Amino acid sequence: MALATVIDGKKAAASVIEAVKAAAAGLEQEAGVKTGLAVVIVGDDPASHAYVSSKSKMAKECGFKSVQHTLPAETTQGELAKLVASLNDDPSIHGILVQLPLPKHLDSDAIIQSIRPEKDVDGLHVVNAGKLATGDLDTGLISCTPAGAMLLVRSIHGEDLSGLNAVVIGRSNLFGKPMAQLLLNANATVTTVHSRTKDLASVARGADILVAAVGRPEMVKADWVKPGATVIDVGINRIDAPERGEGKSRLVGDVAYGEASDVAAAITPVPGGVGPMTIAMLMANTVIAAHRAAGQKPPKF
Ligand SMILES: Nc1nc2c(c(=O)[nH]1)N[C@@H](CN(C=O)c1ccc(C(=O)N[C@@H](CCC(=O)O)C(=O)O)cc1)CN2
Repeated sequence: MALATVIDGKKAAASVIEAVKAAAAGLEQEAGVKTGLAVVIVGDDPASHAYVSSKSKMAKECGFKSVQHTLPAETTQGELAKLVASLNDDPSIHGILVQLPLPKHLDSDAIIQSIRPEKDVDGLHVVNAGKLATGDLDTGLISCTPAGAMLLVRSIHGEDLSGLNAVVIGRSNLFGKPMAQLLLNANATVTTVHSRTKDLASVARGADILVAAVGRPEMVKADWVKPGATVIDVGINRIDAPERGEGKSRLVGDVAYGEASDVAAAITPVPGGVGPMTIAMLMANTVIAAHRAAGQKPPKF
């Protein structure tokens, strides 16, 4: 019997969006500044196109100026760099997001690092990564998925994680590293584990807060979870689901949700957990960037 509280990411994301709408309207009323987000996509990947349309649509719903640049797969590094440079110089654009992954012939890192840090609403620029690493949460922009996952952690444990052990499975620049730093900034005792860690399961079992971001469907089993732990599942894996009919698939996380929710006290589902927070935190970062550009105190999320 499942005992765990299901952490509802859709509900949490909706309340972030309400706060973003209010902040954007306030900025427009008080400073005459309309928040602007530019989203750039290169190539034909269907999942990326779906994410980008959701981002552009959500930006409009938040009352932003929303601009989408859709470039063909053959776009050159120079053409993409030129577009980013023009967006950097456009005062009506406060946030620039380049959807990842880019086609293989493009150097993603060079493109990300060419975005002005104050417009890097994905929080991936080294300046923003460095600010997070040094605990400067007030002037940088934090990567959206870890920021969203952290908000879900806070909904269970509050602001101060003193005395709690957190284990992050995964060490990517996009998620694992910033997530570990956010947990550390909130006073958790943090361990990062990865594919080269000896006996992952036993380290995971020590976690009061277990965060899984490995990209391996249902790798984290019930016996990896400490009874009463909070489990945050960042994985989004599409697997075959022949039980739903021929050629059908379904989404699962990195955690074996059914069995883990018999042991955990709180757990995020997939879909409907961390995923929806990514887009909500992108809107939050954009309205924060717009406030800073206008010399106004940004909202806190
Ligand atoms: N520039 C970026 N590129 C990518 C990022 C990113 O944060 N910045 N993250 C991912 C994709 N992504 C947003 O871009 C994203 C992924 C998943 C979701 C989401 O809401 N997932 C749902 C399930 C959706 C489905 O049914 O397929 C969920 O988990 O409930 C939102 C955004 C890679 N690229």
